[in-house]
Amino acid sequence: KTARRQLSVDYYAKSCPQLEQLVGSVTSQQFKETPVSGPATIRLFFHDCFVDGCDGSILISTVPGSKVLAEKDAMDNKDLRKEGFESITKAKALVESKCPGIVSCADILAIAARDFVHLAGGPYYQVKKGRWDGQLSMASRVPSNLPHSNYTIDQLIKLFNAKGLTVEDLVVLSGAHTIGFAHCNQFVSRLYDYHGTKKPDPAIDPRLLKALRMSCPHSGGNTDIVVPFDVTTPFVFDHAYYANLEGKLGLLSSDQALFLDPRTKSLVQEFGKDKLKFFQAFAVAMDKMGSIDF
Ligand code: HEM
Ligand SMILES: [Ca+2]
Ligand SMILES: [Ca+2]
Repeated sequence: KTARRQLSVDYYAKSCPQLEQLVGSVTSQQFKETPVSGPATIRLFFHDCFVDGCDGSILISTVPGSKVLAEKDAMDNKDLRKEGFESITKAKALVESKCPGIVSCADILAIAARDFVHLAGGPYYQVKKGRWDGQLSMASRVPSNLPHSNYTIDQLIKLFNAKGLTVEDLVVLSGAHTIGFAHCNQFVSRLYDYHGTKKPDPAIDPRLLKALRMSCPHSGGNTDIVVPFDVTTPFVFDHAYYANLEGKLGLLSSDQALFLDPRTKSLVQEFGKDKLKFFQAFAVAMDKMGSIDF
């Protein structure tokens, strides 16, 4: 790819002035009909930006018959919900009908992610545009570029730093887990056999542990079951995620770790206390994540 491109809020001001309204009509409709489109699309944006920058590479399908799998067919992306892809496909179709050949899918994804944050009760912020859609999408690029639910704080900080993101960005962006759901396999080891101890993770509230064990048996459970990240307000974009971490109500090991490590604990406490501070920081961090370009 070429040198860093300059993104700007008014990139399409002349070529497609109604862009944000067009995308907004689709996102608000989707949010009404299928609220999980929100978390699905926000996660899609994250998974696009972390793998070779925000270039829409997550949206490309594997060429039928090809041995080279596209990103979306990588193991780490198998559980991205179809509703996220559908939102972008619908928005792209509407935008193409009014502004043919002008707007990148990567920009539409950035705008849609912002819309869904706002629709769920989160902050509204300006989205810079001007991303170009990439042509390359390889599943082999995915594992080393996305964090896993059992990552340590060291591993998380290292990965985020490699993307130009700070420790604070890590804590702020993890706050996206204030909405959405995860499958049992992402945290089941915490419930029964934490690090080979044959005991649960001591950093889980006993009542949450009991509830999670009911949804997620040790083995043989339904692999389609999902549970909310935020036990208090799973559909509302608020700062409850952070207070939950203080109360040992984090779902993934990587969530709870933010409250256990001295480098991130005080940030969790600050955002748990101050919703406005979280919202402002989230808007800034999404802009930074949306500018990753390699
Ligand atoms: C910090 C490291 C992170 C890890 C280890 C992580 C891991 C995960 C995992 C394992 C899931 C559940 C997938 C499933 O079982 O279906 C998930 C869901 C989700 N993640 Fe993250 N994530 C991280 C950061 C982020 C960031 C930075 C964002 C966005 C800014 C984000 C947004 C989401 C959303 C919205 C969902 C819910 C998706 C849905 O319900 O469809 N995550 N994440
Ligand atoms: Ca990408
Ligand atoms: Ca919430």
